Amino acid sequence: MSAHAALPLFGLTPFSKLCAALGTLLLFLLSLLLVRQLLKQRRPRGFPPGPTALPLIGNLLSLINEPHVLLKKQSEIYGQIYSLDLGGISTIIVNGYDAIKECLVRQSDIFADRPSLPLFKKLTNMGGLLNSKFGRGWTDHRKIAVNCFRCFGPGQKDFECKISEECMFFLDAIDTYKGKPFDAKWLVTNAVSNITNLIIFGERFTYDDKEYQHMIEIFSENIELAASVWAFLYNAFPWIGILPFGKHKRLFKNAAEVYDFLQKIIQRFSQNRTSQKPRHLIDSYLDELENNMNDPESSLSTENLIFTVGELIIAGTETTTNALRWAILYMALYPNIQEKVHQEIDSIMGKNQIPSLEHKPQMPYTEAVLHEVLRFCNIAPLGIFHATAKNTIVRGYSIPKGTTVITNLYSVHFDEKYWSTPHVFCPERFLDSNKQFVKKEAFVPFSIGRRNCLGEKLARMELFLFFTMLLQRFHLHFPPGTIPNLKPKMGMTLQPYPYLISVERR
Ligand code: HEM
Repeated sequence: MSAHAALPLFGLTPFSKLCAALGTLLLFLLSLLLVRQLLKQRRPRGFPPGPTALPLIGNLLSLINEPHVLLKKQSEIYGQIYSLDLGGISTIIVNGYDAIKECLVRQSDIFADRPSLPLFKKLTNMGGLLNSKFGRGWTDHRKIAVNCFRCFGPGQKDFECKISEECMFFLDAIDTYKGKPFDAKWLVTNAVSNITNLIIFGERFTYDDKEYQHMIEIFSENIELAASVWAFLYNAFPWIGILPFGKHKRLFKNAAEVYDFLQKIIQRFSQNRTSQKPRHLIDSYLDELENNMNDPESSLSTENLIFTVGELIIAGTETTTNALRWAILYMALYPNIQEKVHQEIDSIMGKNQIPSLEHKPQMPYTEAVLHEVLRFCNIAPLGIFHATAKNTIVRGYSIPKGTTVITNLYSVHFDEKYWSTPHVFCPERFLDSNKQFVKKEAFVPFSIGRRNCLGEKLARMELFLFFTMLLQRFHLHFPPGTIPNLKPKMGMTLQPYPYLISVERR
């Protein structure tokens, strides 16, 4: 032992003593944090079993690469309902149609909460609509949105014409490529988000509106970042927020920029408003805000209006856009399926009649293709995270209030009990022996239960009209010698990797 190391504490200078004391204190605090973290990681009594958790990070690694696939595989070992520790956040994973129905439908109120994870708290303070805790805040916001969808959206007769008008802008923009290969991503994104914009702002944005485009781009980037390792690390260890690096930094920067932009356009679209004579969702929200001014329990606020508008734009854009991009990709990949859709379109509305929702019941094959795209491509494979609003029991397991619940919707669409050869893209599975369309129980792309997708009807309208109008006018194929990557790009939603498509007028 060196003479220096052997020095007893009383031989040190006052400065060295202070350093030693601070070091000891730091070590003590770190040990306390470690013990606290390890205690948080203990599985509650009666909780479902699950894979062994590592110290500190628990099972966070399960969520890194194609988590929906791994979570389904794990359910084959631990059962349809099992648990994971996401770095001190106790979580249950629910797999397969039967188990998801048991939770989201049979115990709909109990499973209708959202988890108060640090990321969501920082982004929306658990307000707005999509991330809102289950209670008055959620009811107020959902009611306003549902009413607006009725008054300014799919509930209105002329809304279908407005979607068709947007489709025309979309098709004309595609025509400008004159058969040259292009990536359809931003055109589809713009066209689809404009449908939601009609409800929110009463207006569409032109495809060359750079400011709006930039907002959608960084918002969409956040959907990817929100499912990144950094986001999960931030949820487990929010103190990493002080680090000068990490993808969560970019996520917060993007969110701040988006909210700033939304605040400005909300102000612009609420100008010249007449109280109680709403023209769009923003006016309706401000009317309700006025009506509830003296209610101390009201959750309505200008801040929650910004969150709600942002959530509706992104929930409506990212999902439907990805579904259409997958549909285009699979039509080019399977020309025989595309050909059958072409034949059905030609026989029902010919080359000139504008496709309308009235045609839908006569077009079982097209319906089957769109359903198969939603089943096979799993746009939101893990839905949106839920949480339990109360202590409960499912399949004999005790699930405490506040447990995070991940519903693996992908596992439902690949559940062998309900689907034969689920790994094959086969629209015919949605047709009966008379080639008529049949609904399938285990088809849940929009989720089920109290928090089910608010935009389901709108999304179905958009998918049908955009898809039929696109295929009525064009033949789709990949540029010669190219086959795109069929693996999905990971995020909260699954999207195709960028790919080029060529279109020719039919
Ligand atoms: C193909 C298109 C779409 C798919 C696959 C889809 C899927 C989903 C899924 C899986 C959820 C989670 C439900 C849950 O928590 O259990 C959800 C929620 C939601 N979706 Fe969609 N969605 C689509 C289109 C839309 C559109 C067009 C809008 C509106 C413009 C929209 C608005 C919402 C909202 C607001 C929620 C949150 C509901 C709540 O928390 O009460 N979605 N969607």
